[in-house]
Amino acid sequence: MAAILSSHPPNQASVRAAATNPSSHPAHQLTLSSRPALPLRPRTRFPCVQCIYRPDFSGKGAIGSNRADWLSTCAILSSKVAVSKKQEETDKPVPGDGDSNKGVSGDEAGGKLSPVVSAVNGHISGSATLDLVPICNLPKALTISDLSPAPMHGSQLRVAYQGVPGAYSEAAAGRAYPNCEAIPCDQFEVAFQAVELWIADRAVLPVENSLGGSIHRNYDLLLRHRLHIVGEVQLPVHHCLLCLPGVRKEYLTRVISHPQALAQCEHTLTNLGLNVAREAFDDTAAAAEYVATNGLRDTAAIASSRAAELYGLQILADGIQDDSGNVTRFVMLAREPIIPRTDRPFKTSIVFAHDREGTSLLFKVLSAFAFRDISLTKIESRPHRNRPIRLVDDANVGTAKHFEYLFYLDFEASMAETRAQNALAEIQEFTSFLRVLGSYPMDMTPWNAPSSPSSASSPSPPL
Ligand SMILES: O=C(O)C(=O)C[C@]1(C(=O)O)C=C[C@@H](O)C=C1
Repeated sequence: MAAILSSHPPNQASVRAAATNPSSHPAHQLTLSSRPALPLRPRTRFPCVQCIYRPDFSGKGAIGSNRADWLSTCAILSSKVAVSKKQEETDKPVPGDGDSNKGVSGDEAGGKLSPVVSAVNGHISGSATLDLVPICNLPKALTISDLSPAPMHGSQLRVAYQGVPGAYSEAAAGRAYPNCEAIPCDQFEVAFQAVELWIADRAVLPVENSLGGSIHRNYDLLLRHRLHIVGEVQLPVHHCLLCLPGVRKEYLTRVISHPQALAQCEHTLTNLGLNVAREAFDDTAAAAEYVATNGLRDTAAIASSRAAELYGLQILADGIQDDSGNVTRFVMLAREPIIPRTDRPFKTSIVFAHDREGTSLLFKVLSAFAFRDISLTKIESRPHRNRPIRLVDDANVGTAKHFEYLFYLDFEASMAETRAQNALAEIQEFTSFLRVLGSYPMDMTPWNAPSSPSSASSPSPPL
């Protein structure tokens, strides 16, 4: 019989400490390894007023006793600094994110480029007087060292996603939960933790793309964390090539974006004659933000048209994905599972492993489903991190080293159906570990559905 493998929750004590007192929590306490394979260029933040939330600070003149007060104070401070900056053009800007001990860091808040960022990594920058869209009022991404709760907006559902505003994940969050408050997170792991720590109610994270394949990191995190899949969203991904206003294709020496987006547009870029350097970024919108905030006239970003709007970029080429059937599948995650039903198409996601030699595990598992006429929609294998190699000794021929895997499988049936329950009961007999990640309504939205968060309809009732 299968045993339920124990999960490895993150160090919640240290994360909680960061949540209650972010200013005292050094970012190096938790190190994460969710970076894509390509080297990531450090992001330069748009010059912006920084307020540090200090829940323990209640002295006279304190900013406020909760994060809502704190954020509105930020907005007021931000506008004051913008006004006073216009009057004091001679003030020297302070680059970077600011000192955590200060309530406000001196930067340009009005959206004009600082001379300090006029040359970045040897790339040509725009004029310091470029009239870019001010992006200070966009929500700042949660980080592992600042998992402090966002303000509550009445009954609005808070949905964590990885990336910054304008990312496809934000659109997926809006599609899954219309009218939600989308909470940007700088890493997938942070989105998981935001839900676990009740900072967010749900997370919406990509698991696979029709052209680029699986997002392996999220498969690993699904197992490491204890959240449940409560729904899915299949988002058509329509990429644009974005650059500063006035920039022409011939000026470009590099294209930056999320590695998945770069992969999804590879042939089109080549066909456009853009055999220039490619560089990986945390997410598509962050790449657009980077071009805008640094005034880079030799760099284009692959991102959404919404990112173009948010960061004041022009669309140089539209629909540059290599295939129009470019769809990313996101899963909706919650602390509690939903009750599976049978009155609409459901999908169930499981993960399993086995530890016995010589058993044709996969054949048996697939047969258990085929025998009951249950369709499989996805199978993925990941290294078994707890026991990556199994040694099989044979005195005559030596030692065979078998790699061990965890298998993730999606099938088209609800756990409320007897055939699904029987299939899993059978599978339990020859697996050493089996976990149901979730049983949830399938996204049945037609292909050409709108993909912008504002106009999109929900694939299923919010769960
Ligand atoms: O970078 C973004 O905008 C994302 O939302 C991430 C992501 C991904 O992880 O695959 C999502 C959809 C696109 O396929 C490209 C990138």
